[in-house]
Amino acid sequence: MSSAVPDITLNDGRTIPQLGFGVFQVPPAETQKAVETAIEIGYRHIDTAQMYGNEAGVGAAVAASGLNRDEFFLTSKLNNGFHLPDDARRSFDETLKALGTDHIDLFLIHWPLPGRYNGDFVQTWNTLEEFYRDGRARSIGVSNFTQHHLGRLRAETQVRPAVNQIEVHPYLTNDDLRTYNTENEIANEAYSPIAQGEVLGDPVIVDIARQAGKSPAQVVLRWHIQRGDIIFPKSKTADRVRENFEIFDFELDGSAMASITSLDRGEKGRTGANPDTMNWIPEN
Ligand SMILES: NC(=O)C1=CN([C@@H]2O[C@H](COP(=O)(O)OP(=O)(O)OC[C@H]3O[C@@H](n4cnc5c(N)ncnc54)[C@H](OP(=O)(O)O)[C@@H]3O)[C@@H](O)[C@H]2O)C=CC1
Ligand SMILES: O=C(O)C(=O)[C@@H](O)[C@H](O)C(=O)CO
Repeated sequence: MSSAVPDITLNDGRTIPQLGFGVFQVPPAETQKAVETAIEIGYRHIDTAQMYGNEAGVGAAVAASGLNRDEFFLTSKLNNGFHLPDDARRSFDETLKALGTDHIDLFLIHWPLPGRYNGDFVQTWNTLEEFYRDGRARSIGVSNFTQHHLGRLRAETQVRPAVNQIEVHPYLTNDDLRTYNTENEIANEAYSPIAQGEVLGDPVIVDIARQAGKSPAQVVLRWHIQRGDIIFPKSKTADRVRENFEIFDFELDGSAMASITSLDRGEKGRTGANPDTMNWIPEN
């Protein structure tokens, strides 16, 4: 694991680099090069998903690095059409094959399905528990789960989710759900950490960045780090990938942290779907 990036210890005793590299919306043909660039810069934690269609590019970059597999922390996510047990088992095998590995460090349920879809997410979680118990998934977790989904897992299943990967950024601080996760010893993974670029022009963030001598993206990513969340910003632009990695040589004071947190817009700030109100499932 990279020495520059702090590790977070999960509730199952495993550790995860607090900063990683995300590949949502990186075309499959561009993924190997993008991940190779990230690895050369120092990233060792890669966040992908069956939905992204680019797991093979991630695997190829890891293989091409010449580094030991255990240097890396690889995450993928079960796609929405594979929630039934046999579908989940088959797609999990395909994920390991695409990544070129006999185990994955973290495997998530990508979205809880609305009731009208096949498969109840508790049954799907039971299948992920199989992957955890046989060691092919070192840690398992969820994504886009809210309090009532997590309450059912807590009441009806054995293995606690190690993480809940949710949308978090200055326009959607998601602090109620983050607090619920923390109180239940579930680590917060903050996706779309810079709201896909939407927050970078905010005058408050621009001013803090100017005072700090850093970029708006670095300030926002540092805000996440100091809140204790795990992040994996995505960029196809090499200079930005490096910029996003260089966030451990400065600190935001309490006033700057509070000013950024106060930018929260609640639901109006969300860039993705709201798991509690969606009546559709994001497809590939
Ligand atoms: N579980 C889930 O449902 C979800 C998970 N995720 C995960 O979270 C990761 C990150 O979130 P994502 O939604 O990709 O968006 P991010 O918040 O990481 O923003 C990515 C966008 O910001 C731009 N960008 C990146 N760095 C900079 C920078 N330093 N300065 C200016 N612009 C920059 C990128 O442009 P460019 O690439 O052109 O450089 C890209 O358009 C995903 O890749 C995925 O792994 C994301 C969404 C949902
Ligand atoms: O939620 C959305 O609207 C999105 O497009 C993304 O969150 C996508 O569905 C996804 O889950 C990426 O991981």
